[in-house]
Amino acid sequence: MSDDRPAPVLRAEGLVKTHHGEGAPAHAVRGVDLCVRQGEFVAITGPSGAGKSTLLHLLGGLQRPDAGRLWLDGESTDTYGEARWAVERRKRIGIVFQFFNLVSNLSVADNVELPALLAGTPPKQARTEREALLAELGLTGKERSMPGELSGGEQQRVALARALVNHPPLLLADEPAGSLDSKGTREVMRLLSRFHQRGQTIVLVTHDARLASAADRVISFFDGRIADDAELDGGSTPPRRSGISGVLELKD
Ligand SMILES: Nc1ncnc2c1ncn2[C@@H]1O[C@H](COP(=O)(O)OP(=O)(O)OP(=O)(O)O)[C@@H](O)[C@H]1O
Repeated sequence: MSDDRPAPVLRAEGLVKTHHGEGAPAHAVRGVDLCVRQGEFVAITGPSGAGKSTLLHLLGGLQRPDAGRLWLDGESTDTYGEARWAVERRKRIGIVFQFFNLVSNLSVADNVELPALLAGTPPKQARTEREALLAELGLTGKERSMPGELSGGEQQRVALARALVNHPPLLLADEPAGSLDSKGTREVMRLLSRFHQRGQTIVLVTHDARLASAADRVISFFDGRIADDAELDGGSTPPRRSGISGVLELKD
């Protein structure tokens, strides 16, 4: 039977990750199978400690699984070491974090251009890409500012520009509004939705149901496992199948 669904950008099978810290081992991810197709906007939501961030780190190659396999654009990552992951991530995966992770002693312009230059983009083209993204994100005029001179919302928009400068097929976002006020949160939601509408594949980790409701598929993560996986109709109506009770309730 033919499959005319969009191609998988990301596929995971049997991912397992246990953290060994000071106390008892934390079984953060206990066996996850996941397929994210081109153009999907997937929110992974669930309570604190459920393992959402660990899962996102595994999907982005920032941590290695203890077991399981991961494919990017159909290509197995089994043989990737740190250096190869860094190269592949630069091309294929943009990542935004809760606390922005901008390079504090580089200007806004340099923060955004750096990944493009590292990926081998000619400087002139990197500048053009940077100018277009900063304009799109309402940051024209801030090029020479240092990250510490910007508001949290502005810093997150710079981080978004940096994540997208190489046109990665996949954008991973780990609590991107977690340190923003309600205005910044609305702005991040609006931007994620806009990029999604233009075809960007997005995987968003959030405990914020309002952010999750911008997605078209919501995965409820609980105790290291996928508890529910529901398509949303247009991103604004309730899921066809209910998730963990309360996860999708919208709060003011
Ligand atoms: N580097 C680490 N070392 C030891 N334990 C860790 C580490 N990272 C995460 N954990 C533990 O793994 C479990 C899952 O953590 P994780 O951050 O993935 O959950 P989460 O759902 O993202 O939580 P939150 O919403 O609070 O960020 C927790 O028990 C956490 O304490």
